[in-house]
Amino acid sequence: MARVLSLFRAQPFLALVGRRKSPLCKMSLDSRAREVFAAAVEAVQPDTVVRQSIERKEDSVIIDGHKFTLKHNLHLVGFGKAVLGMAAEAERILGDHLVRGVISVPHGIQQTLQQHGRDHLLLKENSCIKAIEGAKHNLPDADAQKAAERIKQLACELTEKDLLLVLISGGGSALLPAPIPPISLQEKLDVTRTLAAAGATIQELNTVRRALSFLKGGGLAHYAQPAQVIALILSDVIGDPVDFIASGPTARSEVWPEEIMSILERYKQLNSLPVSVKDVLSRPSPRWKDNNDESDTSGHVLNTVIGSNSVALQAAGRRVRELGFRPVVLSPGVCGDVRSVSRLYGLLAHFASSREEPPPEVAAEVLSLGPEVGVESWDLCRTMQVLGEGRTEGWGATCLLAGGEPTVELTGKGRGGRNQELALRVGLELRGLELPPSGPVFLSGGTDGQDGPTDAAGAITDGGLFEEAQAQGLNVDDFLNNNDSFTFFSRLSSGKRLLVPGLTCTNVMDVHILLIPAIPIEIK
Ligand SMILES: Nc1ncnc2c1ncn2[C@@H]1O[C@H](COP(=O)(O)OP(=O)(O)OP(=O)(O)O)[C@@H](O)[C@H]1O
Ligand SMILES: O=C(O)[C@H](O)CO
Repeated sequence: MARVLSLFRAQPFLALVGRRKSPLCKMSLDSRAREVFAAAVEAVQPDTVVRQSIERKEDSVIIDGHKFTLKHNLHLVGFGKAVLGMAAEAERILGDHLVRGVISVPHGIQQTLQQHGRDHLLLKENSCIKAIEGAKHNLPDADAQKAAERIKQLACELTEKDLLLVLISGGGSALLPAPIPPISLQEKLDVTRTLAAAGATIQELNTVRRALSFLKGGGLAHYAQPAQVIALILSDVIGDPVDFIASGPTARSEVWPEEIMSILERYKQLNSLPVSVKDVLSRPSPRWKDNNDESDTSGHVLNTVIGSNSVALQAAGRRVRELGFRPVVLSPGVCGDVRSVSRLYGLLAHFASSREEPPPEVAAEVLSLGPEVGVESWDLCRTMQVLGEGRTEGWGATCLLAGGEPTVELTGKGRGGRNQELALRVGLELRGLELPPSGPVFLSGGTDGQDGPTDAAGAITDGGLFEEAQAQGLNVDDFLNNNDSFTFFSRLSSGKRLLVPGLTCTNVMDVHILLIPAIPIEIK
């Protein structure tokens, strides 16, 4: 009869881990997952990413390998959820050459940062940067429009001797509204809000926004001419496309009215389109009157991505190693419906943790899900190879890392977010895996600390979730059908599976962490 010993296959990686066994062994998988998430978020803090991207050398600054001379000629603008902390750090490093600045930041952010003791992300008292708060609930409003006007004015006043430092992060589109007349702010808001509610992707949404705005799609860089523009960008879009992040104010993009019309048609918006929008779209493209500039191709613009989901995943990988797991990064671009994404993680967990070679259907299904979840076959094969080797050669504990922004089809009226719904669904997928009760464990969290309209960033689950819920009289299907994942996790075991890091002051989309413990071997 087979005797299952709680031994793990002997191999070099575990031997290494074994040397610092005691503190790690005491940590639960749940705590380790939380630590990995914290490391991911820490790596993309606004002050950290700015500090790492700016090299100050006396009266010059080197950014992305380019050297710029400082002669009290530096001006600063910014817009986005992480921009306050980015501006504070930029002023610490370059403040002696800074003439003035205007940033557009979320409503209430300064007070919230003060309350959370995060003073290092606030501007100093005598700062020459003016922070304007606006875009309540992430929607463009009159305050954000006022900030956009001040930013445009600052850009227009620059000369060829000036340097314009532009700080950009997610949420920048709503914080920089400059509708082209006769479009009103309300009309622009209505168009984008209805498109978003109809399920338009961020690329579709920002393609439309670029066509209706003075500053988006390279507009800001255009107004800043002939000054040198340096944009530091914290990416919250899959693939880090600088022309889509915050609608690309420093990345020139053409406007093709046919493309806009086809997006509006796809989401059935053509008939309800305001006359003003039709008017702007019917004008000849490109839209700037003196169109003899080449914006970012002429060399006066440097766009550089200084933080992204990949950076967060790399840091997570380092922490994973310290915690005794072998990291494997699947992709920073996971998207698609949470149902498909949860199925993928369930299959990969199954693949990694079965004692026998998994049937070929498992790998086939993993590969078939690739196009739905935005992951290349190559990345799926590479990941399965690592997980398979881990299983057959006994490397022990593995941690699958991924990031991106899956979507939820909202059919119910409950409270939740895509991370909590994903975690709930993965918990169901992990049910019944032949592993010790301690694993695998899955965490999904939004790096901005807020998952949908809830106070949590995400949640942590494992294969015991269903039974735990059942024992507490919670019907998982009812909560899922009502998109009520936050209520579910709040009620389950007094909310102990919720991930509530509070305000993180950054945003590089979501992070997914699947911790797979070592498989106990059977000795006959
Ligand atoms: N009850 C719910 N259950 C599941 N998901 C929800 C629910 N309510 C909203 N969502 C999802 O939450 C998302 C919006 O949340 P959130 O504000 O975290 O988005 P975001 O894309 O991270 O925003 P930003 O990029 O501006 O920070 C939408 O994709 C929406 O489908
Ligand atoms: O502001 C925006 O457009 C989104 O956050 C994507 O960058």
